[in-house]
Amino acid sequence: MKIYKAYAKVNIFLKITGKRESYHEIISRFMRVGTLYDELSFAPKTKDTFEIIGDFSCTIEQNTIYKAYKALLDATSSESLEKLMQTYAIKVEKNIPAFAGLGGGSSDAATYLKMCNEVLHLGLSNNELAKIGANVGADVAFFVYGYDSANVSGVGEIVQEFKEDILEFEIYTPKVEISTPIVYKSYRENFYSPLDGFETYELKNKSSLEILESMSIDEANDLFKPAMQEYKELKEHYRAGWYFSGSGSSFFRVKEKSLI
Ligand SMILES: C[C@@](CO)(OP(=O)(O)O)[C@H](O)COP(=O)(O)OP(=O)(O)OC[C@H]1O[C@@H](n2ccc(N)nc2=O)[C@H](O)[C@@H]1O
Ligand SMILES: Nc1ncnc2c1ncn2[C@@H]1O[C@H](COP(=O)(O)OP(=O)(O)O)[C@@H](O)[C@H]1O
Repeated sequence: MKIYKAYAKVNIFLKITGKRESYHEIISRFMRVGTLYDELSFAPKTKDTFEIIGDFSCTIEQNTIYKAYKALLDATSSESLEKLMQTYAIKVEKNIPAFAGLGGGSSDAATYLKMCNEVLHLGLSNNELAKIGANVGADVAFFVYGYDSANVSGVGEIVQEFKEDILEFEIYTPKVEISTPIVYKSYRENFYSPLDGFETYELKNKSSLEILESMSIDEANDLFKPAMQEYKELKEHYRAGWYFSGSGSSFFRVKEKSLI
């Protein structure tokens, strides 16, 4: 069976620009990590219910793949989709660590939507798939479009491709289970200081390499300080010259060879 790759991402920078109800509006450069991906495929079923074969700590109902299935069914009422999932399980070779700020759950959801769109010939555009996936996770839209690098704004639904050289990363994910809502809440209560329009414009136009060479870890990511405040053990894992992805817990830096 065909294998579909669900890539990880890092946030080169992530700045808050305002609030939207219980969410935060952001401007962030997302870069796909070409060397780190989950592998998804359709596989023979071993039981009658919706089945995901893979190493997950969450229940089926909490799994982003199941949520994406529900969202796609809601949007299309497709009988062939129901039939497909009565016939096949989804097999996931999970390589992207969870609770890592690498977008693994969102990437799996986006890849699942694209797989179903392809095999069932649903004819949905990327814009339509991104809308369907928006309630599953804020990062789903980025993964639906499949860009190597993009400026992502709104609460994650606005994705604009950014053409630049792709970087290779070293990633270090400490075993600290970070909750995204807790980090955003701490930001809102203790660090809220939204970026203005001019600064946003400047950041959107700089290459990722320029950004990483000119900003410190806390300048580049507004969620770093709140994450450190809420999860004190992170301090033991921080090393100079590394950056922080999303709400954590992963640190990353550019591999020497992509700088040549
Ligand atoms: C921080 C980022 C940056 O890429 O990613 P991760 O670090 O999780 O990978 C995203 O903004 C996270 O995306 P995701 O993890 O999908 O968030 P969701 O499940 O949709 O939201 C979980 C909760 O986080 C808060 N949230 C999320 C996104 C956002 N722009 N503002 C928020 O305040 C909300 O309280 C929301 O209920
Ligand atoms: N397909 C999935 N892959 C990974 N985690 C998932 C998935 N579906 C649901 N989860 C749950 O989502 C949370 C972590 O999400 P994940 O996307 O891996 O982290 P992050 O948002 O930090 O990148 C955990 O509670 C995990 O159990």
